[in-house]
Amino acid sequence: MIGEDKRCKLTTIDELILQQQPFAVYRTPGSEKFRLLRQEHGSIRQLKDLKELNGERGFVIAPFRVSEQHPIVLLQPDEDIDFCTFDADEPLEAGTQSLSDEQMETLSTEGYGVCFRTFLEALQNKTFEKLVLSRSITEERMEGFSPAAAFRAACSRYVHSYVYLCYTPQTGVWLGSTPEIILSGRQGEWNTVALAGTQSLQNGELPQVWDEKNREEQAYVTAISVVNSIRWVSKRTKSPYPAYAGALSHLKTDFRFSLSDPDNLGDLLEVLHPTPAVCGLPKEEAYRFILDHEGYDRKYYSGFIGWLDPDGQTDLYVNLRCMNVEADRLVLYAGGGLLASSEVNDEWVETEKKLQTMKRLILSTPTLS
Ligand SMILES: C=C(O[C@@H]1C=C(C(=O)O)C=C[C@H]1O)C(=O)O
Repeated sequence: MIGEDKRCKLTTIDELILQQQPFAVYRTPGSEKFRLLRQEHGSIRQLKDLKELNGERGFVIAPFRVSEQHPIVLLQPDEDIDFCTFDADEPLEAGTQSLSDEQMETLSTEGYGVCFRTFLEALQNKTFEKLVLSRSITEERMEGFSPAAAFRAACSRYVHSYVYLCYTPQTGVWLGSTPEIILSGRQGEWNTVALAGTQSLQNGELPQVWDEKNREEQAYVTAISVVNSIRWVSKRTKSPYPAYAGALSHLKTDFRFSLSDPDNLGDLLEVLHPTPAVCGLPKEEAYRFILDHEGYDRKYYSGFIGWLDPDGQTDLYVNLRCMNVEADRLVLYAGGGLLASSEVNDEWVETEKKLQTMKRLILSTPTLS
């Protein structure tokens, strides 16, 4: 049995991946504990429609766009353990590299530039108010790279984010550290957020001054989209404030609301996903435009992940600042919201900064010896 003393061995988690045993491990923002879920019996459920999540309980991994290759996956655990810490005696080798800002690519690639211009034209001719353009990069998986050690490093580095690591045969291995709630709460009290606008922290502190573009982006996602999405519920809103996301900050608006029927969370998720923070406005048209013009498959990036429980606590997050851990490579994802006034290199650098969230873990995470 894993961790009866509430200490989890990193090697145990890596071993689950090696043996292709489905699991999810996650830590909610600010929590000391993390939770390991395993499904040892029965096949992992695959769903085609978010509505099928109505009344269901389990760890959900939902893609940006559902397809045969990328279904909604529901892990229904037969083992569920809360851990307080990792095993302190774990043998670790010190990481050899750490990352500095100078290692960031500051000039966009041609491929990104081409997509950017297509997106910008659609914004400037007013087909859209906002569009999110994203990209992926591939890094070599270094020998000895331990997903579990990277998860542990993410938990200690990114205390304000939701950190997770999961494996299912349908999704492969994903690791992420995301600042964006799509839906959390229990019974009467629910919560979602509008997140848009990005700046680096200033000497580790939240920036208090936000330029016009960032404020405009936040105003769009708050005023137009989320409020309309949850129109059938009573709500309370907290006005935009800067929130931590690793070495970055975003402007955030909280929405708190009550729900008459928590058995219909799938219906609500269908309305909330994709959030304007990962898609655009108007939403349906922006979603189609992204699928047609972004030029790659986002897979589970900018979908959502987390624990769904209509009778208990639900914690679902937009899958941002994440990577797909493959046998010999790591695929990292990031995007950013474009407006008609956006500049290509500024947007590129913003995605570079977001990519650093995972890159830092790759380059500085100790490997298991
Ligand atoms: C799309 C991403 O992030 C989203 C986009 C943001 C923006 O455009 O300012 C800010 C936070 C996130 O809601 C990402 O991290 O990939």
